[in-house]
Amino acid sequence: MTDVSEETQQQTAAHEEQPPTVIVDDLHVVYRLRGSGQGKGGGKGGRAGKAELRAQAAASRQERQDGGGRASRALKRLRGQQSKGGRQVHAIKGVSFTAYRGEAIGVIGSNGSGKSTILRAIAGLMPPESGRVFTQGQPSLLGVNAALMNDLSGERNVILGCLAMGMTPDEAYAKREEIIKFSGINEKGDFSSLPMRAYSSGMAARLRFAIASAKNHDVLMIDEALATGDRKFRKRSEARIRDLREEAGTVFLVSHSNKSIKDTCDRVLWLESGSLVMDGPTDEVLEAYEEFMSR
Ligand SMILES: Nc1ncnc2c1ncn2[C@@H]1O[C@H](COP(=O)(O)OP(=O)(O)OP(=O)(O)O)[C@@H](O)[C@H]1O
Repeated sequence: MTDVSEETQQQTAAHEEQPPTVIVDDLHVVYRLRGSGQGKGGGKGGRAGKAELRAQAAASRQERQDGGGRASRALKRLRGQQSKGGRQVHAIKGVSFTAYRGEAIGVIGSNGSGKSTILRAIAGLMPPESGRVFTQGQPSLLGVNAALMNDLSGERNVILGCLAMGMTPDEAYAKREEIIKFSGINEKGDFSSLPMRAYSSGMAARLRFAIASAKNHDVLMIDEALATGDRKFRKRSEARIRDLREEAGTVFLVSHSNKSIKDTCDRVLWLESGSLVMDGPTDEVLEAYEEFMSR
């Protein structure tokens, strides 16, 4: 089903001179839901949900250490028990592609097509049902829901975020002003000293993007982070993505804004119902996608 045009092959050949950063090989991802989501332990925050999350986190950690093992087997057992009485969503169905250093790759598709799920799988947050994901270096996922601490000021969150990304305290303090300036949260007053709960969702998203993009990442995945910013911020962040791509590894951008994708990415993956419909140069894929959406 994947459409690989001649131009894509040429483009891929050019990128093949660069080392691969992400290889996704026949990936399948399945969500399992126990019961109807109502009643004791059945909801997202219920006991089964938490147990699965704990098992998934342990499996990801363990798999990094020993390429599979006890935690993975525990997760499989848990899934076996849950699948008896639960429902499943087969979110990613046999997706394969290779990303190379220096690429900025847009991920598009209609609602529920699997865009966020595939980024979560690349980040190691969703274990594959089958297939493999190989990554060079540490992938970082920046989502609109990424946790910042609501009770702390923006400034404190900047420091914590930098420390969490592996900077030393000196580096974090040195970067603080630049990050706040880039985010633009102080453009209308001294917001950086206010608790994050006083921020609009757009301001919080801008600060998250500013923190995450202050460091060079091997693989940076951005899920809709640009959608909430205003036009001026969107321009700044698109330029930042281009810099990150030049300086470091690979950038993935999930967005419903074809303009953001066009201005930022040179390659696009188009997913529908969990399958890869097309993988190719931005203009070509967007044209086909727009035609599909207008039907
Ligand atoms: N935690 C979850 N539990 C069960 N099913 C889920 C969960 N998260 C996503 N799904 C399902 O997996 C499929 C893919 O969802 P995903 O969020 O990856 O799509 P998306 O392309 O990012 O959607 P959108 O554009 O609406 O953000 C959908 O059918 C969705 O209902």
